[in-house]
Amino acid sequence: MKLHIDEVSKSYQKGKIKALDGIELELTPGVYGLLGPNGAGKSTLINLLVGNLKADRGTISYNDVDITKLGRQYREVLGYMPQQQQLYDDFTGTRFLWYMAAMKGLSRKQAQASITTLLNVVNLQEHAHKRLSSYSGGMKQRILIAQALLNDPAILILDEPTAGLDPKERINIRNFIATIALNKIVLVATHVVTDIECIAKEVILLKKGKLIMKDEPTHLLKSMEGHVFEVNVTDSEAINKLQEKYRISNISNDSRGIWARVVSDQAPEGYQVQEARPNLEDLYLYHFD
Ligand SMILES: Nc1ncnc2c1ncn2[C@@H]1O[C@H](COP(=O)(O)OP(=O)(O)OP(=O)(O)O)[C@@H](O)[C@H]1O
Repeated sequence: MKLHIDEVSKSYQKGKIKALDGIELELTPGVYGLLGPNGAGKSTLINLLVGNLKADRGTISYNDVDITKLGRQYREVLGYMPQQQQLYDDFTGTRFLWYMAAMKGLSRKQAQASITTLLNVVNLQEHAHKRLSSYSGGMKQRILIAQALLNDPAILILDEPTAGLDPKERINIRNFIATIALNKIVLVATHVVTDIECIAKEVILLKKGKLIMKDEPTHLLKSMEGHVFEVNVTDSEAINKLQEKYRISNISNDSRGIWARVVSDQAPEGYQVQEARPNLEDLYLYHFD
């Protein structure tokens, strides 16, 4: 199973705004983290993948067939969770899933089976008959993931699945995504690097419409070795001075003193410095600050 994005470009406003420029990607089962700052082109890529937009150049193919030619057959293997949307607040969880199942053209029998299973999977069975207006942010995210899974899709696209969640709910959703991704292509667009750090097979970095990196997290982190330093500082004035010259990804104050985490090509001079083990947040800062 594979999804191939072949030299895809997309502009808006008659070519004035180039949102994606020659994107080349091949996706196979597993979780892919799609990272990039605002305006990088993530939503445009997602809209192309779910068929809401058409590419100006290039093709997207599923198992070697152009998705625009597959049409309905493609939609049948696709699950999409858009960014937190206006939910039907008066609907109960169950009614919402029945409604979405009907929109996707599932038979009554299929819908019944999927809805019962999914309410269990997303741990909402006890709340199934409550109105969506009474759901917490995490419950809303989970019911949105459930609707994306109704047709047991081979390709699952999740746009900011953990937006607005507290850390516990975020961990739950992250673990849940990891478990369902074993036999699916799962693309997770996010600003929250820690959401995908542990579960992504590969991380895709987009910047100003261009693909700047696509690799396994361990490889990406290796590429950052020698670029992250912990710098001992005495007070806030020293931090400000350091910040004028360097990108600081974190400041910690512990029994060893105050340490600023610096992302830089060279170790800051004139300080007590030790090399640190890079994480994806450092990588993000390195490329996008
Ligand atoms: N409908 C549109 N008309 C004109 N320009 C657009 C449109 N949609 C997006 N753009 C522009 O295309 C570029 C890419 O936008 P896109 O929304 O794909 O980025 P993004 O990475 O999803 O950003 P965000 O994280 O803010 O959602 C940006 O410069 C944006 O302003």
